[in-house]
Amino acid sequence: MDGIRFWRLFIRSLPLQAPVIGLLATLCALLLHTLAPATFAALEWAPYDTWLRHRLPIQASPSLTIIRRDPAGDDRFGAGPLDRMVLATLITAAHDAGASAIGLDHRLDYASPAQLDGATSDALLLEAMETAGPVVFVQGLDSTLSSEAAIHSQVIVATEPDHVTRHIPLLASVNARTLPAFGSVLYDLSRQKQAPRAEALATASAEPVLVNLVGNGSLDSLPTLPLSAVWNAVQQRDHEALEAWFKDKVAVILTGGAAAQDTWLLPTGQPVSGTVMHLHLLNSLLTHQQLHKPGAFAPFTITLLIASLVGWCLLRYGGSTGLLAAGATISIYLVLLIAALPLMLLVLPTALPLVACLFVVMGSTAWTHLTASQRLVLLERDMLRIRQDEAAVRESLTRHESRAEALQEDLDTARAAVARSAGEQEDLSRTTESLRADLATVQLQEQEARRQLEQLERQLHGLREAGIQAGSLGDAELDHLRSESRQFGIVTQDSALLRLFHDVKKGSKSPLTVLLLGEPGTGKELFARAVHRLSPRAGRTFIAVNMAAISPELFESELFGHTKGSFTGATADRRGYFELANHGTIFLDEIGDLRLDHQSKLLRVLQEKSFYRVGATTATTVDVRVVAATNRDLQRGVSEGWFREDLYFRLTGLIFRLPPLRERPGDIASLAEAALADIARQLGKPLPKLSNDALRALETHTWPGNVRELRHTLERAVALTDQPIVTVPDLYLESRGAALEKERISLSPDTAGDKAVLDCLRRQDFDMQATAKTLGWDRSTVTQRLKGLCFQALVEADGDRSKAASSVAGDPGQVRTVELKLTDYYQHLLSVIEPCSSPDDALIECKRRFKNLPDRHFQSVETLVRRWFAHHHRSMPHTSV
Ligand SMILES: Nc1ncnc2c1ncn2[C@@H]1O[C@H](COP(=O)(O)OP(=O)(O)OP(=O)(O)O)[C@@H](O)[C@H]1O
Repeated sequence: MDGIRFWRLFIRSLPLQAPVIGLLATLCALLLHTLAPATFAALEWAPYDTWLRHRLPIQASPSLTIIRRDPAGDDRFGAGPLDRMVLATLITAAHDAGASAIGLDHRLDYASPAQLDGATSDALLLEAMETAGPVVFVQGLDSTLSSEAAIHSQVIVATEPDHVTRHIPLLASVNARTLPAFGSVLYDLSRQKQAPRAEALATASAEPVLVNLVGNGSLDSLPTLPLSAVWNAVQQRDHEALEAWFKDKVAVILTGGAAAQDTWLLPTGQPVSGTVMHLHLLNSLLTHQQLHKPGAFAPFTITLLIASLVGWCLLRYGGSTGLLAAGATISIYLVLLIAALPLMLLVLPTALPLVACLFVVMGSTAWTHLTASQRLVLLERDMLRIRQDEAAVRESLTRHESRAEALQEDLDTARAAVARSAGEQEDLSRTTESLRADLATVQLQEQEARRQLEQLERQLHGLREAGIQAGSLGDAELDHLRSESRQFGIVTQDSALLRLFHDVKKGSKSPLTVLLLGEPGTGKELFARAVHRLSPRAGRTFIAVNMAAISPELFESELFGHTKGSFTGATADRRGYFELANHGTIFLDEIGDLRLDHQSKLLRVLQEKSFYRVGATTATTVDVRVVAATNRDLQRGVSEGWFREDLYFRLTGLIFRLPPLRERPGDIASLAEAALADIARQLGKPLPKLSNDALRALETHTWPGNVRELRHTLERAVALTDQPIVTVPDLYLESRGAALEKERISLSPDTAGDKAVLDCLRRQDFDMQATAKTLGWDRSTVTQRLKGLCFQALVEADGDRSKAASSVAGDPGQVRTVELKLTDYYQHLLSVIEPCSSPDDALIECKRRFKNLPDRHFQSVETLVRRWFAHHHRSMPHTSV
């Protein structure tokens, strides 16, 4: 149960769905990362690589001096390994000249051979190290020349799965010992001028660092000195030159030793040795140009955040707007990512977020598809709840309104009666004021309910627009749908209606019950037939039943059939509509007009798929697809109690709301054209044309009867004209505004008949204010007329309030409102007559109190008064009149 509740909450809540979709997409992207690491690496580093290749070159550090071997030096010392005596001389010279740190790509794990002065040169090197130390060497832990003054380091680089080298591990394990990076240890030395402890470095950073390259990353991009030049300066004791080269600088002596053999490919396409990579690292440290990456969990967190945001955009806005919003989010991130490189030297993750976003797009589309119908049902429930709240608010509003009106009346009478004391009057007006305040509060509540309702409707509309089939349809698909819908007699250019047809096509394949909602003449039956023809039941029967047209007595017999002799007139067994539609589709039109007792019978068939023919003792089972339609607001019916909630939910397997013609004026031209062709064919007349003005008039007319009314207008025009062109006068259109104006002018309170006032009240849903406005009367005049009508109906219904209310309301949807008003009017009447001792006294009092009630209605008041006294007498025999 909790699971279901959570699921409902989840499916309703975007802030919950978006992170879950984001998380799943991130996990999928991570999985893909492990499956295709090379592709990921190429994508991940694309912005960084491109930036390295195309940015303005960065400066090499003036605090770095690199001595490299040159041909002149090789002529002098030979091209092979250098005599350690030479290295010792260079180290001493650099140290004497004030070098802040000295490093060599030289290994100490072998003893000098005899041809390179053997032990003598080794001893000289050791001595130089002791004097200048510490000196950084590469690897060679089991060094033959062990010295406290030697720091062992590594020139290892890390290679990505795309075989490009971008990182250097600051610590790496060599022969089971953790060694610091050559570049970083030299930098630390230069800063501290003392040997950093390896342990301290081990905790300092285990993450490989990204290297910022000078130029293309080759050795030539860094400042180097030829070995021969330095040697000459040493020999000539050129202290000035030596100080210029080494004072407060990091001196690196490249011996071309063992570390220089392996080469690695840089993002710039340049192959380099590990030592050169480490020199670029050293340079970026010295120039404070090192690159940063967010922490280990940052790619995951950033990806989750962006994927969730993109998911939210897609789910919130849906369709092309959602895609645009998602695209904008991704673009903003890309701009940030690109700007972060030069501005902050920060490398943000690329591949994971982008791939996750791709998964989010696919995932949200699938999610929207899978849950659209469920979300619709939940939204319907939400709307229903809101409607119920609204009904409650409306009810209390009606109560307060009537009460306030009654009090106003009492107040008027009280004012007129001199006998009344001033205190009472004050009391009365205080009550009225407080009721007015209540009324204002209730009206505010109603406004709020309406706002919520509108919001939900907008959500629902948005969901339908973009959600059901997720995303907009392309022009080609719309064209295809346009011609396909024509085959079902549906003429439309409107993309919303075409999308709806698209959904109907999809929904038709399922066995779900379909509910078609829409104003009269919007094509509900047309769509119901399309549902049948598009379904797997197309070859079977389609039975259309107008529920409003079936007489209540024959309801069961018509729908479920009867057996011979089950009632008078049942001369033979007869199959009902449900049986006739077996294996096919039954279309229950005007389902909103079904009486409550018939609703329960229908519900049973929908639930059990079986029924009893009238007079039968065994049940008949059928397999029928139900399509229902109504132009009434069933949700309101549920909240007001005239439509069963369980039946409502049975019917709402799939709901389609057909838009009225006023929401798609673009359809009028093509509908008119199709209707004219049809009418001309039926009447055997040549095809008439519409004048431009006539078309404009049709397009600006409000069509309460929608397509049916449009068709009738054209039928009448074609029948009455012999001209090949239909003009504006042929259409006999009357604008709605003009009709209302006419009504307003013709209805004055003195002359207007009750029927006309009642019609207007019904049209305005018994909203006194709106009716008064339409009629141009004041509100209390309308109230008096309704009061009179209610009293009259009460008399005719023999005091049965429900019956009286339903005869005044006309529309079952208004019965509740009328009943509330009627009850109030009657209660008020009773409060007037109860203190009176005789009917005649009561009538005199009523005359005084209801002086604005039309005279003809006073007869009803009299009847009610006399009936009440008659009843009162019978039930209270001791009271004498
Ligand atoms: N999109 C459309 N294209 C062509 N004709 C249409 C369209 N919509 C409605 N019509 C025509 O309008 C008329 C009324 O349509 P239909 O009976 O399907 O409406 P309805 O919504 O079921 O009306 P009601 O609620 O009054 O039963 C029919 O003649 C139908 O062919």
